[in-house]
Amino acid sequence: MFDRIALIGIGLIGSSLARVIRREGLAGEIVVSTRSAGTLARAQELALGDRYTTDAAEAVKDADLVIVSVPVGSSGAVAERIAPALKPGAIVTDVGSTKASVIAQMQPHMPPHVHFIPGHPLAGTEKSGPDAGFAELFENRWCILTPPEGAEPEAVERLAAFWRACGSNIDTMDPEHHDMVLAMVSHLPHIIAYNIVGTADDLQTVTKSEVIKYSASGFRDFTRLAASDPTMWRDVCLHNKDAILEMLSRFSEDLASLQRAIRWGDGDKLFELFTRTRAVRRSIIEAGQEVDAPDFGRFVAAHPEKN
Ligand SMILES: NC(=O)C1=CN([C@@H]2O[C@H](COP(=O)(O)OP(=O)(O)OC[C@H]3O[C@@H](n4cnc5c(N)ncnc54)[C@H](O)[C@@H]3O)[C@@H](O)[C@H]2O)C=CC1
Ligand SMILES: O=C(O)C(=O)Cc1ccc(O)cc1
Repeated sequence: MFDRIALIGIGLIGSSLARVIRREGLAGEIVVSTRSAGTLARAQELALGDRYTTDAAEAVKDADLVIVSVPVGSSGAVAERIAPALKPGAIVTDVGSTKASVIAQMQPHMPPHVHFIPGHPLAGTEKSGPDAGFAELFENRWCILTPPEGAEPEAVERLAAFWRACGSNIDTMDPEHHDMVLAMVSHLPHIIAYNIVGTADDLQTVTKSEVIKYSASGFRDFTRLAASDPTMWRDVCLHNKDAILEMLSRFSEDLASLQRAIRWGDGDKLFELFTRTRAVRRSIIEAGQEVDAPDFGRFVAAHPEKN
């Protein structure tokens, strides 16, 4: 599909891409680049690419497709570094969890002779680093593309075809809408998880060992999300600030209302809410979406070493 693909960043997402690109034969050559020499050496041990360099500009030379898979706060620095070395006609994309900020950081550096088409695969786990990836990560998952106005339709279609070959379904959206939707369905849940696990960790009346010993599955589900990469999630919070604050304020209002219902013994209100929310999960299942995180579903059997 592409003669040469350059992967900048080779963590969970970059290494999953490397694996599926190899499995599906989507590139003549895979060039792997990452900032730290240690991570690059590990990628080489795992044979994730054909060539390896810590110099991102070196990596993108002659690449037809460049995929930037670094924490969103680093995307501007990467764009600045690779810009002068990009081949005319190359497609440059990213996988960042926020889109408006990544575009604001990267777009100004993009030369007019490349196709810059940001993207976001809605697929991941709480793990990070090159060992955590797996080729099946993107199967049956959405990948949202946010092509800028004036993007060449052929280039967008080429990138969409690439993601389809990785197993994903494609949607396109404008970046602001993406950031609002993702603030609700991904960023808020992670923030709630970080908060609840932090609260449990701070408790004086219940000891840490009791939290660990008696953690029921409800709490455990939160600990999985709250084990996600701190750098990545710090950057998401800093780079989708407005949408996250909007969702957090709605969340806080609704939580206050729930708190009031509990305080005043308003069982009808509690029952009505819990009935409504139960239907949401049914709708997700009926829509054919997986409801369990990939680690807890079919990938547990296939990848016991990653759990
Ligand atoms: N982890 C997840 O579940 C998902 C993450 N994403 C997004 O994908 C991106 C990558 O996330 P992961 O692969 O999970 O992170 P990761 O922590 O596993 O890997 C990040 C990689 O970027 C490299 N890196 C960091 N700063 C760099 C720089 N300045 N220059 C070059 N390389 C640099 C690191 O060495 C590492 O190889 C993030 O933007 C994240 O928001 C998107 C979907 C899911
Ligand atoms: O591990 C989970 O449950 C996730 O939600 C993974 C995830 C994290 C960040 C994204 O931008 C997309 C997917």
